[in-house]
Amino acid sequence: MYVEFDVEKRLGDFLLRAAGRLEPGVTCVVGPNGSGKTTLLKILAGLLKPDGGWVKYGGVSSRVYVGDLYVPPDAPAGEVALSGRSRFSPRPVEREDVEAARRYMEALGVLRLAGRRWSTLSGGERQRFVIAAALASEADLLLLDEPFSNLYGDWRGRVMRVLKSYASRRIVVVTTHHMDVLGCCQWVYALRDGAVVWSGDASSYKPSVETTCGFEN
Ligand SMILES: Nc1ncnc2c1ncn2[C@@H]1O[C@H](COP(=O)(O)OP(=O)(O)OP(=O)(O)O)[C@@H](O)[C@H]1O
Repeated sequence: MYVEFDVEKRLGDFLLRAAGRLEPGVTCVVGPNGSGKTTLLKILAGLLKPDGGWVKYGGVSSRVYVGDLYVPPDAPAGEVALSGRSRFSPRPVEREDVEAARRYMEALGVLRLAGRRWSTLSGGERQRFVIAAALASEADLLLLDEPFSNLYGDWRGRVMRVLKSYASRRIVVVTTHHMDVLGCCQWVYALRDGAVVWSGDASSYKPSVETTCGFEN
């Protein structure tokens, strides 16, 4: 399974030009605000059409992009995780859907909160439900836009380990401003002003490049 791309997209004054190859495992896309991370993920998800170039999906039969997710305040949190099955593939809910949602809620430590109303959860708890929904889709290509923005301390590492396990047979791409996350991913694409300024194995990603790519602690 792989994704190859060589794309160009203009949005107003901004121009994205990016090429690369994704394989099973977790790839982090890093870069300062406005460098083109979301634009690239949406192109790979098929939500945004490039002006030029191509994306080739080898053996990828399902693609899911998860960014901001609106949830009605009264919705039970467990339904949000379950929506990862129905939202991306509309059909009646079956037992295996419920089991998948439960499995990922458990892995992310939020199963005990499944009966709570959305409005009563903390930002980090909501974010873990949204990630559980994304994982429950079991998409071959999972594109997560800033999944760590509300997660602190150990939780970023714990969520990364769950993503890594999911990605043993699937392709996961995450955008992040958190440098500590890179220790758990396999590949890095660093963007700046719409261009890929570095790509390769995460273990050889140099701190001198990191400090210029908008990281937070
Ligand atoms: N529809 C649009 N029209 C004009 N410019 C746009 C449009 N959509 C995005 N842009 C611009 O494209 C650039 C890249 O945006 P993008 O959301 O991909 O960046 P990003 O790296 O994900 O940023 P952030 O870290 O802030 O989320 C930004 O300068 C943004 O203002």
